[in-house]
Amino acid sequence: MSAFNASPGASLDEWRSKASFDGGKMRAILQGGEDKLRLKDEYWQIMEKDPLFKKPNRHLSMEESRLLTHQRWKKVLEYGLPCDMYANYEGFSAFSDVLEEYDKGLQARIQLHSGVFVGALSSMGTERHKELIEKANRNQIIGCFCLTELSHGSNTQAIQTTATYEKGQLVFRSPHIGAMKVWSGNLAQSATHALVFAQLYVGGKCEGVHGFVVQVRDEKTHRVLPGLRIGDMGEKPGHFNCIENGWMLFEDYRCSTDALLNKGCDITADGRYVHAFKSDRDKRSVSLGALSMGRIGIVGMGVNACRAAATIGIRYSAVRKQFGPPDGDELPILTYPLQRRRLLPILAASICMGLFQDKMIDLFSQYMARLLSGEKSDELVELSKEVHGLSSCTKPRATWLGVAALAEARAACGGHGFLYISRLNELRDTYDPSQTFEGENNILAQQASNYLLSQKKQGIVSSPMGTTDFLQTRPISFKGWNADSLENVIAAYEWLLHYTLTKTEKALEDRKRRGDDAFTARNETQIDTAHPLALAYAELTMIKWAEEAVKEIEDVKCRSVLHQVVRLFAVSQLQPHLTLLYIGGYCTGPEFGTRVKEEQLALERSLSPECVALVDAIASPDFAVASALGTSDGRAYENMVADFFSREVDRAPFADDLLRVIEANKTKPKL
Ligand SMILES: Cc1cc2nc3c(=O)[nH]c(=O)nc-3n(C[C@H](O)[C@H](O)[C@H](O)COP(=O)(O)OP(=O)(O)OC[C@H]3O[C@@H](n4cnc5c(N)ncnc54)[C@H](O)[C@@H]3O)c2cc1C
Repeated sequence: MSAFNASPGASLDEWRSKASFDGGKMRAILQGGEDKLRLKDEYWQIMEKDPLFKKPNRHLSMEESRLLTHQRWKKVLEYGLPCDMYANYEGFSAFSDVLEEYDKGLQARIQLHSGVFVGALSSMGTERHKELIEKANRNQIIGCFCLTELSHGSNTQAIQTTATYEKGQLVFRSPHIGAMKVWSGNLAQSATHALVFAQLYVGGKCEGVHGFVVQVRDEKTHRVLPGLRIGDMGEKPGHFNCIENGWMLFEDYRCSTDALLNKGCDITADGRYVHAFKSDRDKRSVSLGALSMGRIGIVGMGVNACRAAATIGIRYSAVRKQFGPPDGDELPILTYPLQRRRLLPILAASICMGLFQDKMIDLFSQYMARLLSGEKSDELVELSKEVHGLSSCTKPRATWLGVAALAEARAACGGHGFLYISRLNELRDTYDPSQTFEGENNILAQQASNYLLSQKKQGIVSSPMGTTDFLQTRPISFKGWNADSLENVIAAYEWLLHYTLTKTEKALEDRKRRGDDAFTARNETQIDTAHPLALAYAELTMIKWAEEAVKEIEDVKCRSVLHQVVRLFAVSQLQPHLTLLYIGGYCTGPEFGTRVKEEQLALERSLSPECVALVDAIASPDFAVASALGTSDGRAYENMVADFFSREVDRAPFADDLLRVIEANKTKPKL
């Protein structure tokens, strides 16, 4: 047995000893500050002690995973863990992070109710909906969000469900199967109430898409109410299998006009539609801003996907050895530049996007407070547009990076990465739909470029959060490499933003001059310029905000390492834009491209001794990561073997039948 105790892997502690910074200080910085970290650790400990939160080492059936999620949700309520954003914002924010890192399915189960349903009710409803919000906050009702329909997802303004004002009531109808509400999480089995979007008809006139809150199940029997049909959408990969995504049909479902979420609009007692906004555009932009909340949260999914990929990929690569110099020992695969190229940019992305998101959430909370107070200033309208524009490109950027990171980490872990117990494929499946929900990524990116185009057209060169201030700068092409690589990257991005913005604007004008309508012109100008414009806007803002956050760090050693991390994120994000920078004439000759590539290689080399300790600072506890390859003790081999030993096989359950076939084959004549 003693030979079994000798680990074939390298030591994670040896890697840790190479780091130049204090791990505790770094962890507090990267986990949202000491106060938030204290709360997170408190919640982690509660969950870790409870066997219900131990993750099974096998795929669960849909029924099993739903039951487990339901039981875990009940436990969360029993423990009084903070799910009400407005009652305890700090606790809610820390617990949301914990849930997000622990299990996306459980997080979605809770967030769809507490965040999306209650959030939309609070921002779009009024005094009339206060009692319902209080009930929701006490979990006396369970909410879901029904916007998407069978035949309309991205084109939300074209949804077909109707809510018609008839004899003092609202009557909901699904005029055809295309109008069936689909994908609504929590709807199929748990929800008692739904936030429904429908075309409002008053006096025979369509007033456009409005939000409504409707009861869908009886509060005592939990049966579906008359006038509604509800069902399940079936199996899905990853943690979302535990979410009951449902469908719903309205068959003359009647309810009171109180269902209308009437912030800024209403139906009067004598049956007239009224609204108080200066213009339809302003009305839309305020409600759009409120709906940005989900998208900003989803940036966090990209962050967590990158964190999980970096944690599992880097810890395993630090332990796993293959090959070595002719006369020496085998080396940990993390020492190979090719392997570092796969994983260190992911680590840098997780850290920088995390720092960006911390600031975004802070600013968004201030924005929401102003929105909820009923403010209707011009500046708030501008801020709504900026929040919408920025969340519309950072959500795609973060989620694309996150899903790609998990696929890369899986391959970077070789064959063992493919085991269920590595969790990497399950995580990839889990984060996969983040590219689609709360706005499909390609569609959202268009909204970000539209925002920038409209700012430029109106001559607005600065914005409330400062993200469009690059419009004040004069684009200057590359004149020579500065000592600080970040200055080079920022200058290149600012040039690229001007270039892609001007190109898109010109391409649109050219197309319109040649007779294209606005719709066609917009579609035909997406690929080469508008899409990179949106991505560059997201990346530059992430880089700048991450650098600003790092500059404020007091601890010199942590700050110094994180400065390098921001630079690695910056150069690795810029690399895919090199072609456009050369095509557009920002640079000619090899210098710029070569320096960007050299800089990335050098940063990956210098961050190599820091990376295991950096992973410790961002990683969730072992019971939450639950990856045999990614535990903090570096015992990847022992973890795998423990799982293999639990599956020792003597005789197959189908052995009798197998023997019968073998016997029969023995007596079969040769062909
Ligand atoms: C796991 C999961 C959970 C969900 N939860 C909810 C929920 O709780 N409530 C809810 O209401 N919805 C929910 N959704 C639905 C989700 O919001 C929609 O799937 C999403 O908005 C995209 O819509 P769609 O699926 O209809 O895609 P489509 O709009 O049909 O898009 C399909 C493809 O066409 C492309 N495309 C469409 N138009 C254009 C164009 N003009 N230019 C270029 N490309 C275009 C898109 O980019 C995309 O690649 C959920 C979805 C998933 C997967």
